[in-house]
Amino acid sequence: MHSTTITQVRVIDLRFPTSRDHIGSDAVNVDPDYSAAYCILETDSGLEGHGLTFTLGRGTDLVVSAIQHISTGIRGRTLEELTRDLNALYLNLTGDTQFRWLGPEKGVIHLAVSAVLNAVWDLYAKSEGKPVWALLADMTPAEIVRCIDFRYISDALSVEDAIELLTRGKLGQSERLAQLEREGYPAYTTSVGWFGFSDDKIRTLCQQALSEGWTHFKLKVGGAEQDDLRRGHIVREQIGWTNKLMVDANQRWGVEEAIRRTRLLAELNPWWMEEPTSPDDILGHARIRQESGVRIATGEHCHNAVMFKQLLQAEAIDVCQIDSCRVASVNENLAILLMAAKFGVPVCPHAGGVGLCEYVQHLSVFDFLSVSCSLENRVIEYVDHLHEHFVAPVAIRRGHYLLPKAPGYSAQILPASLAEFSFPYGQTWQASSEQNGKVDEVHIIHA
Ligand SMILES: C[C@H](O)[C@@H](O)[C@@H](O)[C@H](O)C(=O)O
Ligand SMILES: [Mg+2]
Repeated sequence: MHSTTITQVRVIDLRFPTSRDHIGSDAVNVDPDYSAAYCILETDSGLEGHGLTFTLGRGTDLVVSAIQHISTGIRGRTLEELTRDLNALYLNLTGDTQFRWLGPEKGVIHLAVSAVLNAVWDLYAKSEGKPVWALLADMTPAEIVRCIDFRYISDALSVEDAIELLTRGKLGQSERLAQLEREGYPAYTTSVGWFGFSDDKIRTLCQQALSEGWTHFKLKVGGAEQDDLRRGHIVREQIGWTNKLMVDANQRWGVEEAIRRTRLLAELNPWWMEEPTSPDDILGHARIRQESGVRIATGEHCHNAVMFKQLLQAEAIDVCQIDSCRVASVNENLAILLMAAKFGVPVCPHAGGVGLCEYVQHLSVFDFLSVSCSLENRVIEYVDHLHEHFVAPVAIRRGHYLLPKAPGYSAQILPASLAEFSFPYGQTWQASSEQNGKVDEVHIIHA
């Protein structure tokens, strides 16, 4: 690797007006404008590292501001220096002596750290000429564990456990890679069942998705009981009972209500119930799992590796939904992948939000090649929006992600899209009457 110094960090508030068509809507997030707090690491070698964290509309402003502060930690530093000890970098960015008070390792600051670290991983992989999954799969077990902060998780996963899992993961790796080259990585679609879609639209989208080869479908629930069941039966009528249906309540209920509603929804034979209650309620998830008899999934709002550790220790989840931006990038997700493998829980990443599909494919491919080494009960989420804005968008074939080949972490957005959707000066927002930053437009959802 020849020397590369980060000379400047550009930060962009990027917002897509997806809420206009109810795309991305759920029982809690009724008007999501899929957005990204986006950063570009400019270097003296001409290479650029692009990173983002997924946000919704107004929230982007806060994360952009946090990235501006956090990125001072990498300006002027060389890539070699940063990647020599990736855990030190993680600790440095998450451990700022005054910003840490705002987390620690959660919330706006953590989202900002994620965007910056995602950009570093992108730059690192580009400088090595490899996609991130290959960069990781080519590392030795010792190199992987050096990216991880074991401080708060070693009671559940020791360095030795991780080395053992990763050493085992080297066996048969080339066969697994050949399998992914041939077949791709299995996926599911959420595009058929957003909360704001009409019955007719759900019907039509299910038919279309079936014709494209999808076998796993997710439906948003958390509305009135009879509406959830009616919509669920519409999906079942279209997809039949052999294909898989998942339901997602996006944290809508308290624990007891979640148990009751999950039992009712059991008549749809859901493959999992996602986010039935507060994402912070570990014991609540364990109880819902016990008392509903339905497989429980969560993780898209799980702050950090410590919470995943406890969800696993408490036997609260059947499906571990890592998120490429909620926790601090690849570093923290490596810890979560290894813990999930140790506890025998399949990882099915949360995706869909802008850039998330592009990111998580790398993490799942690495999981299959080097950690869990299994595809059983594993699917990556897919949503068919906004991919046209990416330089190297995901490729899907018959419900599978095809192996990404371009060097980097795949979330680089085209310059024209950065210009058009930047907020508030991009053409899309200038032409719009929506003033998405005004306080009197803040919507509060009442239970
Ligand atoms: C606001 C977002 O679209 C969420 O509804 C979405 O991430 C969702 O929870 C999902 O699982 O895809
Ligand atoms: Mg969800």
